[in-house]
Amino acid sequence: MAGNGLENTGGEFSFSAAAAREALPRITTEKGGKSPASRDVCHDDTAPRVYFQTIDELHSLQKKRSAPTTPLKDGGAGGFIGTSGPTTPVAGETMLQSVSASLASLTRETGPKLIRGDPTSTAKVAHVPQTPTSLPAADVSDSALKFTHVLHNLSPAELYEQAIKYEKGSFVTSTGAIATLSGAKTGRSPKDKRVVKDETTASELWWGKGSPNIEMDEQTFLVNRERAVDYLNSLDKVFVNDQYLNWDPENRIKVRIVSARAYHSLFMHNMCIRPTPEELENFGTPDFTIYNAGKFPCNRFTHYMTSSTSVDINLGRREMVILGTQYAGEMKKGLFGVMHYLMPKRKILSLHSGCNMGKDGDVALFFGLSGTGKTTLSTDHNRYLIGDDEHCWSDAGVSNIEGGCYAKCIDLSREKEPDIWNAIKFGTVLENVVFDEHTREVDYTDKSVTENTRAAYPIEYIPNSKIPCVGPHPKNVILLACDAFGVLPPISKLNLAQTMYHFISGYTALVAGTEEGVKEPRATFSACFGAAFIMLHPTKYAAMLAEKMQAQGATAWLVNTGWSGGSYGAGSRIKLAYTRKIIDAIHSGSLLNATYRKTEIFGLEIPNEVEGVPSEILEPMNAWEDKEAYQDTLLKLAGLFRNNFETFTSHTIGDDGNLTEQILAAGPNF
Ligand SMILES: Nc1ncnc2c1ncn2[C@@H]1O[C@H](COP(=O)(O)OP(=O)(O)O)[C@@H](O)[C@H]1O
Ligand SMILES: C=C(OP(=O)(O)O)C(=O)O
Ligand SMILES: [Ca+2]
Ligand SMILES: [Mn+2]
Repeated sequence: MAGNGLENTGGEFSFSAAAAREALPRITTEKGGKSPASRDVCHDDTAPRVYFQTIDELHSLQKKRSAPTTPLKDGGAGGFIGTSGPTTPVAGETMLQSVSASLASLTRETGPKLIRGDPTSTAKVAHVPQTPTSLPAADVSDSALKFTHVLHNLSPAELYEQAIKYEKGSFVTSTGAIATLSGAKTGRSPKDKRVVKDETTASELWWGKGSPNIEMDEQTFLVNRERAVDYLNSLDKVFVNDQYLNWDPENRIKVRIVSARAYHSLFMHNMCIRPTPEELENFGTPDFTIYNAGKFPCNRFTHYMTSSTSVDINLGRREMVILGTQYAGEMKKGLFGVMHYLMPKRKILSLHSGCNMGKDGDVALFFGLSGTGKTTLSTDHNRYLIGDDEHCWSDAGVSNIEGGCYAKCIDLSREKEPDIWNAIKFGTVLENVVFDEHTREVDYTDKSVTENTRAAYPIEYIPNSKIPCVGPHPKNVILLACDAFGVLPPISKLNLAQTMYHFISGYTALVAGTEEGVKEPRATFSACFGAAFIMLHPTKYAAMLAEKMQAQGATAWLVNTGWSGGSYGAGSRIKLAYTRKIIDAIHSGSLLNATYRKTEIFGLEIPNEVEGVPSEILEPMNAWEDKEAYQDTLLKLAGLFRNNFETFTSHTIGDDGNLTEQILAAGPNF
């Protein structure tokens, strides 16, 4: 041991006394105690240092010891793990026991043996003893004997290091964000989403035609759960995030995310609400747990599986399992689905919307399908951002469900979207972007990996975000549609029945991907502007929205952020600057006082003037050169709306039969 002059003193390496004696005497350039002033005269590096004796000690100085994010509760195994691994925020044994219980599988029964911190750490680490420890001999497998390291609520800096060290494709960009690849899947996989149908959910949830809830049975869920948990347990280390959803303190939900990648852990760190050290210490048992084994496929021979990807929600067990996709948005939107189940039970409406608030406390909601402008338009330099994507509307007002934003980056420009641009800095996860290999400058126009490039950042990265992310009742409800047919007016005012009609329809039409030759816009109807995430029948949410809007006297608007002057190919997308002017006029209240005329077929009220917007574009037909083509396209779209609404005509909305009739009459007339 003494051969190299080093010896192990209980996990710490240091020079032995013998080695020090054999070493050459140090050359000294200073003698005795000199005054600080004289030291300034000729400063040289060989001056004796008092702070460290070894390189290891020097390195140990670089990392200042901080209070652990999770203070030690049980005193037990105590202290930080070794200095060569990340300075893991260490929770007490309670946390490890709780995580061990989360990871319990049939091969282990009691859950894995867990160790805090990174497996590369050289320091001796303590583990939590199992309770109970006596497994029946038949159940003992190698898997039951190994340890798993837990990286619990690491900081962004620690997660950067983990990602860069161990996850291929992780790089720091020129602005300090971390670029990462989500793998083969660069978007959500709604066709692979399954929801467990049990006695309760069979009657409570929306099943069948049009529903996003494709059923799976409890047994199959357990098969997938075991596959995911066994995969996670087979790893040297897992990441565990304990966080919150919903800024309304009375309706906050505790979530735990167990994942295999630092990318997933940092993504959720940014997207969920981050607990304070005190909150983390008292976190206790989570209300809902995600097992993200997305690096590992599901077994296609499993009942109900149609591909190697499976995203499974079990509301009874309060668990979600992810297999075969590493796209991080699955976690965020999976939890959103859970909120769409839990919140209505408490008479709280969950909304797929952005939300912001003016200086006078006027709140606006922005509904819309992906790509219609929720994130872009709710991030408004003149207003406080409450959230960009998921909200709750209770009797007390609105609250954001999340702690971060998830912005599209394709063609992002500093000029048009400065706040989002500036949020892409240290801590931000940049998914699937392309950057210069040397300067690490991101090329936001590059679609080589995917068109769905994304940035996930904590909401406080937007300078005028409102923390806590809550606000009073909404004054304006803005329905966004990106109409690539180019026939919907850029702005129209809706009555309540029209609002419900368009909310239930959930229309947008985007241009199909980047495939060559695809010029025809594709209409999408997604109930409540988020059919992929709702759990109950759309009319349940619609009834709640109608009731709340009536009670609060909110005004609703339909804003087309899509094409004008022709469909995709002939016309052009409405300038973001014009849409912003339209939104400004809604917020300021000036649009309420405008004069309106009614459009044919859709019966929408369009203003004659909006400050800062050329009046010619307000009436869509004016902007089209070929009036006949306009009429044909308008009729075509009206037909698509009518077909889509057929499934809803037999439903009553709320207790008010009157409103239901008005809603049915609020669709296109032709
Ligand atoms: N007139 C417009 N209004 C809103 N967004 C626009 C407009 N023109 C172009 N865009 C672009 O469309 C995209 C809207 O996407 P995003 O705000 O992320 O939608 P969502 O959050 O609803 O999914 C952004 O990339 C934005 O820059
Ligand atoms: C993250 C998503 O939201 P959006 O595209 O609306 O921003 C999504 O739908 O997966
Ligand atoms: Ca969305
Ligand atoms: Mn968005």
